[in-house]
Amino acid sequence: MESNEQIVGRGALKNARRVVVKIGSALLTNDGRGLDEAAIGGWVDQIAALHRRGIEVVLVSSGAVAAGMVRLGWQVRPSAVHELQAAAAVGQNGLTECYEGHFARHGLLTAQVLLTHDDLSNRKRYLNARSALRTLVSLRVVPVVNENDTVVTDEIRFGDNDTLGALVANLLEADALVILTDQEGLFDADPRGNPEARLIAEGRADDPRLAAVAGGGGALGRGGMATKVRAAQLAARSGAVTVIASGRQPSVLGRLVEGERLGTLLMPEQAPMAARKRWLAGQLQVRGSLTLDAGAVKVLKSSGSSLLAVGVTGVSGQFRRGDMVLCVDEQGHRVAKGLVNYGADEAHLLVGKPSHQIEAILGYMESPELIHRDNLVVL
Ligand SMILES: Nc1ncnc2c1ncn2[C@@H]1O[C@H](COP(=O)(O)OP(=O)(O)O)[C@@H](O)[C@H]1O
Ligand SMILES: N[C@@H](CCC(=O)OP(=O)(O)O)C(=O)O
Repeated sequence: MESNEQIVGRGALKNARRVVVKIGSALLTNDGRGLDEAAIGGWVDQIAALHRRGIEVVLVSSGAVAAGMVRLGWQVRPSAVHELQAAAAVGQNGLTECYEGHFARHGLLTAQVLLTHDDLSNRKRYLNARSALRTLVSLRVVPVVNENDTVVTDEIRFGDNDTLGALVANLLEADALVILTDQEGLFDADPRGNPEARLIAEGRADDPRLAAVAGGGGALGRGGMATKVRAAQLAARSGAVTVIASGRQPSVLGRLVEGERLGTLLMPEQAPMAARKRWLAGQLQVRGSLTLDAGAVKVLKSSGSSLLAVGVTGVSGQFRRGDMVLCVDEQGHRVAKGLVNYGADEAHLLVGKPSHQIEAILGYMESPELIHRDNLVVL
């Protein structure tokens, strides 16, 4: 049997069912000469191979600004926000076109998903983004995510795509975040100025010594290793392992999911589910409560099921979709808490109703369950 340490470590990659792959500007942009289309074709082949193994992949790709600069004939990356926005708008087209063409060779559809900080910090938009991405992956489409650079300003942007990659990994409860860059991984000093620097093969995402050795980015990338280490810490919050590896290693993605010791592996402190549940359990603010019948209490406790409206007998409080609510039994004892998929008004209408009636009652259906089991923690 695998030990807990192995499951959380390279074993987590071997067992991964859902992976977020981030490809950075430093790799994509062919030393500043626009998109490296041949290299992109190679990564697409690798992602398609993961897909054939049944692994769901969400791609976070940088490169819009760099591609736009080339199309516009600009030699130097602009610093004015409106020029960056314009370059991103032009370049994002090229990026989408390039991925679409390469994935089509494998009979795979892609979807362009442009997100802003607001989309992920606002609960409602967060849940909407999550439903859309979940639906896309369940349709076997490869979402290609980037920051919506055209509408963000400096104060509200992620800036680097490492952070965005980690938040997407959180959003989808991915098993792993793979950050492909122009270095073999995280070294104990920036290899640009330290030829003696050694690769760190493994570490804990929250180890403060890692942040201390992680420096800034090169001319093309935005965040360097500093944002990659921080991204690993963020990804660990939902239990994902992070690997920082070179996109130039042949078959890097396939080799990683085979468990090969490549790049730097940054592990969460806990096994994936435990960390996620810990995060949920740590959320203090509860906006309302749902009263469950005895049958619902039993399935929640014994089989870790999702909560369906049919097992709910009462609703109290003024909560909105995405808020944390408490689940109590008919005697008022605390049973569980979780993030609810419907607001209080809708939940009142759904009390005791089977999921197949949700659409008829509300006119739409966000999700068949009131609280998805991934967002539920039994107390
Ligand atoms: N400790 C370190 N180990 C490896 N690379 C580092 C380290 N500190 C800083 N770097 C720099 O980080 C760069 C990668 O980050 P970045 O340029 O932002 O790329 P990307 O666009 O792929 O995100 C490397 O080229 C490297 O020079
Ligand atoms: N959103 C930007 C990418 C930001 C960026 O370069 O990030 P990173 O790849 O982390 O260095 C773009 O598409 O140009």
